[in-house]
Amino acid sequence: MKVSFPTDPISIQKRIQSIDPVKYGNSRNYIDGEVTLLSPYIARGYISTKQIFEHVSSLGYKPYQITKFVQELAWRDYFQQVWRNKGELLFQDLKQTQPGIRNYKIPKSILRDHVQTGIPGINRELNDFYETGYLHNHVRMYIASLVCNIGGAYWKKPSEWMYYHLLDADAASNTCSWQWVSGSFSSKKYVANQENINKYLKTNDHGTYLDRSYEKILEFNFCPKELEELFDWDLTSVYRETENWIESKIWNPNPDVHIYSNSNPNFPLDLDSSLPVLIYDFYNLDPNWKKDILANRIFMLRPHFFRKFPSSPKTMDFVFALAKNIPKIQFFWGEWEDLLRQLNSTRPEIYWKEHPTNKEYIGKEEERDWIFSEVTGYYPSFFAYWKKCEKIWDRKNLPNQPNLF
Ligand SMILES: Cc1cc2nc3c(=O)[nH]c(=O)nc-3n(C[C@H](O)[C@H](O)[C@H](O)COP(=O)(O)OP(=O)(O)OC[C@H]3O[C@@H](n4cnc5c(N)ncnc54)[C@H](O)[C@@H]3O)c2cc1C
Repeated sequence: MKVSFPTDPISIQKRIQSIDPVKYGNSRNYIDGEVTLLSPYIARGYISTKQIFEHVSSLGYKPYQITKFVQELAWRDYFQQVWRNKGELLFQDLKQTQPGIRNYKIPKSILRDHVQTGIPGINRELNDFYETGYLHNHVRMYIASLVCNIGGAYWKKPSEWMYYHLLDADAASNTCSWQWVSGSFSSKKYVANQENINKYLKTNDHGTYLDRSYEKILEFNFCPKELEELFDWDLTSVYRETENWIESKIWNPNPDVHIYSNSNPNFPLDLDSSLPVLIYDFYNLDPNWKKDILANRIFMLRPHFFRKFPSSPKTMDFVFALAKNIPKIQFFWGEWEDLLRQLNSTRPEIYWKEHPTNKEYIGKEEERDWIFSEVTGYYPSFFAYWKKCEKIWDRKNLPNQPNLF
């Protein structure tokens, strides 16, 4: 999919205004379907699922017409709740050991400049992925299924590979989805055959190793030669790419692109000690957050976070450009203690939004937006979670807007 992700507020607003939740319901599985392309903004906390939900709710549709769309937004909130409740356990098999593991690497044939999976439609989408940083949901499922369920890889390293390249990188949606496809967070593995791929990717490929019935595919006990050669995806090496990107900005004196760091003492953060400090990060770039108050606005780029979750230079460029929409934001490369050192003896009020990745902060934690904030806790399946959400949605709609039904 050749798509682009502008970072100026007007283009993002236009993208929200153009959501067609009804067409979405009928077409989202097709490569040219009416998907919103909003995930990079949602994942970065620039807009929330709640804002999108409120927008589509105001369009005058009957709830049943927009249920599919609202459900997909709720999938995102559901995965966030799984992470919030499971914590570090998110990164282990959630329900049961992934069945049929044959390796702990990734196939070389999905790597940039080596794309050759044997499935032409998937090759096309992978090549576009390296250009755009985005994959259609169905393609993500096809790739995960190919890598884990046909190629026999354990889900962990391939999920890290995909996360690294995604503009919408989100460890909750990503990890849960890879586990869902590979059978460690679902009751069975997800597989697609060539007929299904041709239908949704609008290709016409035949004679591939997936060109057979589901029964035959599930009986697969060999690895197609295209998926045989393996590559050891290593977080330490890919983190160096993220770090190089950061370093180039630390030593760039141009204030428009500069990132502050204790390693470059010539450029201390420009802090007003009489004002509170608002912390932004990879998952919270909300330009409307406390926008009417005067504050020091600091985007924390923490080394330990990026060592665990490295992102590609393309994603980092996107995040940086998006964050620039927050007036007077300053970028800081360092850990929490490094920030405290910059604050010296002044102890301003410090605010941030709740997220599983920022538990070390001390100050005033604020809640994130949720569509159904009443539904919290771990639910073993999306549908158990959705049932609760639906009840609340009905209750919200019925008394006030009976004519909607
Ligand atoms: C293997 C795999 C890995 C994934 N990794 C990520 C990831 O790192 N980050 C990420 O944001 N999403 C991830 N997803 C979920 C989904 O693919 C993307 O959110 C969706 O494709 C984004 O495109 P869109 O904005 O056009 O979505 P639309 O279809 O227009 O949906 C609107 C919004 O609803 C949410 N949403 C839709 N479908 C899903 C879904 N299946 N799961 C969770 N939320 C959903 C997203 O926030 C999305 O922006 C992954 C899915 C799979 C199968």
